[in-house]
Order: sequence, then structure tokens, then C-alpha cells
Amino acid sequence: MTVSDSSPTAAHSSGTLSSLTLARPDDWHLHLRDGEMLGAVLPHTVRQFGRAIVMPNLKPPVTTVEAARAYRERILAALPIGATFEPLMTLYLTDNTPPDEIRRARESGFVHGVKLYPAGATTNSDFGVTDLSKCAKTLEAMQETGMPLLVHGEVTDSSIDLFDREKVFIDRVMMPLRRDFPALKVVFEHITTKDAAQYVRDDDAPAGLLGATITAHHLLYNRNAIFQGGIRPHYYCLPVLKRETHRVALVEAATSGSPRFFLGTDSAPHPKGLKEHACGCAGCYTALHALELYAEAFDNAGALDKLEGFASFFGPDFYRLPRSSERVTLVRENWTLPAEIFAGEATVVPLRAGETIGWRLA
Ligand SMILES: NC(=O)N[C@@H](CC(=O)O)C(=O)O
Ligand SMILES: [Zn+2]
Ligand SMILES: [Zn+2]
Repeated sequence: MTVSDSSPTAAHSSGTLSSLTLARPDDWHLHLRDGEMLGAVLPHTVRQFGRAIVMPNLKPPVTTVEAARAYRERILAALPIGATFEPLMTLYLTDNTPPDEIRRARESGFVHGVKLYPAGATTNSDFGVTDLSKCAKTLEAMQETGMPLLVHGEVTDSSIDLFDREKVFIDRVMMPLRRDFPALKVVFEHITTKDAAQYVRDDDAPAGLLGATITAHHLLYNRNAIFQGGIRPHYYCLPVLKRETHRVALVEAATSGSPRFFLGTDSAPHPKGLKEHACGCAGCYTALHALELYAEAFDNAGALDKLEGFASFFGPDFYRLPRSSERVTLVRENWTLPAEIFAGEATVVPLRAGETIGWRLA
């Protein structure tokens, strides 16, 4: 990583760097959707990232290698001319995913993970797993073939407070799962709590078995953002933003230099009309300005020197893929985010729409 300084006397303060060059990052948790939405959001991701783990929660979900192959081809067909971008595909785990599908996935070379959505936990999770014990044979096949399980870590028990569902998931699901499948590779996706950060940090399984992604919005905002002066649907996602102590713990984890924590935007576009709605969809759109948001979070923590590991190294290391040999540069410069972006008939409102951001991807 090379850094340049605007003032020679301030060489020790990362708060004064005027630019930052790092290996091209990847996004280890992304929603690209399909059709016109895919066409609208893909260029944003491609501008920022070299690869992305593409979530399978389409309607209907991507449950087979054949469906993943077709989806991958639609993504490649939607790429801007001349763009180099590698979609890393995932399968959506159901109660009935056959163990053979895992073996086919491993052989395909383009499926890099299998996603666990507890049924009912989040957007398009209705076909998700109702009871993990139904998936034992499939999880065994994943463990055998080294196929990572990517986990939306929230219980769906309606008697559990919404803000506690991640913490309770650790005890009720994550720990028993990892006890039963001790060699399974697991990514705890989009962690939002101090509890999850500590669980991942303190895990004593062999290195490379447990990782966690952290979004930019969970590093920058706490739950007050959803209610500031009125209800703000564009700050509503799942798992929902938590209180400040949790945000601080996530920043600590992301900037710790631990290879267990890596970048996953969870950029999740929804049409504006379905966000600004009596029952608005969960998901924040950040693909447009993800790196800039992460730079802001690391800069605020005085830890810009830790951004490259988190954004560009630890993800490929976990997935056993090569680190990128390309480089990107972030410049300290204010710019105003658009109020919305156009996706065919629909528009999408990015996080912090119409406001300024202090970093720009060159
Ligand atoms: N994060 C979200 O709030 N929404 C995601 C689903 C998910 O990642 O849980 C989506 O697909 O919209
Ligand atoms: Zn999720
Ligand atoms: Zn997601």
C-alpha cells in the first residue's frame, strides 16, 4: 500500500493522507439482483471491485449449479464493454439441497459458497432452511469438499427481540453447528454486534475455518440513523443497525488487522417505492460508493493503513483465491452523492443520498 501525504510535518497522522493506493479490493457479500436492476447496479460494483461473492436470493432462489451457471452468464452478459470482473457464485441452501449438488458445485469451479438463510430471516428467505438438522448430509459434503457455508446469522424466533437475534443465533445455531461440523469453513456474514465480533475473534479452531464480513454501513452508523428526525427507510437493513457500543466493536474488529474480518458490502438494491413504503424492504444500497464509505470509517478510526488487508487481502486468502495484482487509488476529496440512480422503470436511493463524502475513488 502506498500513501501520500499532503503535509510533510503530519506524516504520522493518517488523518492527513491525501491519497491511498491499494490492491484492487473484492466484495465478499453482494446482491446484484437480475434483469434491469442487474444492468443498473453491476457497473457500480465493477468500477470498485475485481470480484464479488454474489448472493443467491433471487426469486426463485439459485439452488442448483445449473441455475448458478445461467445467472453467472447473465451477469457476464451485463458487464460493461471491456470490464474485467469475476462473479463468484453461491448456492442457496434449502432443506432439500442434495449432497451431490455440493460435489457438482465444487467441480464447477465457479461456485464458491453455499448460503444459509434461516427461513423468514431476511429478504427472499422463504425457501431457506427451516431446521439445520435436515441438512446434515449436505453439510457433511461441504465439510469434505471445503465448500464454505455463508451464514445470515439471525434466529427467526419472533419471541426474541429483533436487536438480539444475532447474539442468540451464536448460541442456538452457530456453536452447535460448528461443534457438529468442526472442519466446516464458515463465514459469519454481515456481523452487526460486539458479540459476533468477539465470537469470531476468539474462536480457537484452526486458522482459515471461520471468517466474518462487515459492511460499511455497520461501521459508520448506529441505530439512531434509522430514526434521525423521522423514519429513514434507506438506513433499514437486516441485520438491523445496532447501538453505538456494537458499532465501535465492529470498527475495532475491522481495523484490528485480523485476517478473520474482511470486506462485504451487503449492497442490496431495492426499488425506491418498495423502500419508502408502509412495509419497506430491508437493504442498503452502497455499491456506488462502497470503498469511499469504508475509507471514511477507517480514516475516522485513524487506521487507513489497515484498509488494504481488510479490503483486498483477507477475503481472497480465506477463499483460497489469488490476491489481485491490480491497484486502485482513493483520493481525499469531497463530492456529492446522487439523490438516486436509474434502474429501468425503477430508481434506487443510495445510502446517504444527496449528501457529501470525503473520499473519491480515482
Ligand atoms: N441485508 C438486507 O437487508 N437485505 C438483503 C438480504 C440479506 O443480506 O440479509 C437483500 O437481499 O435485500
Ligand atoms: Zn443477510
Ligand atoms: Zn446480504
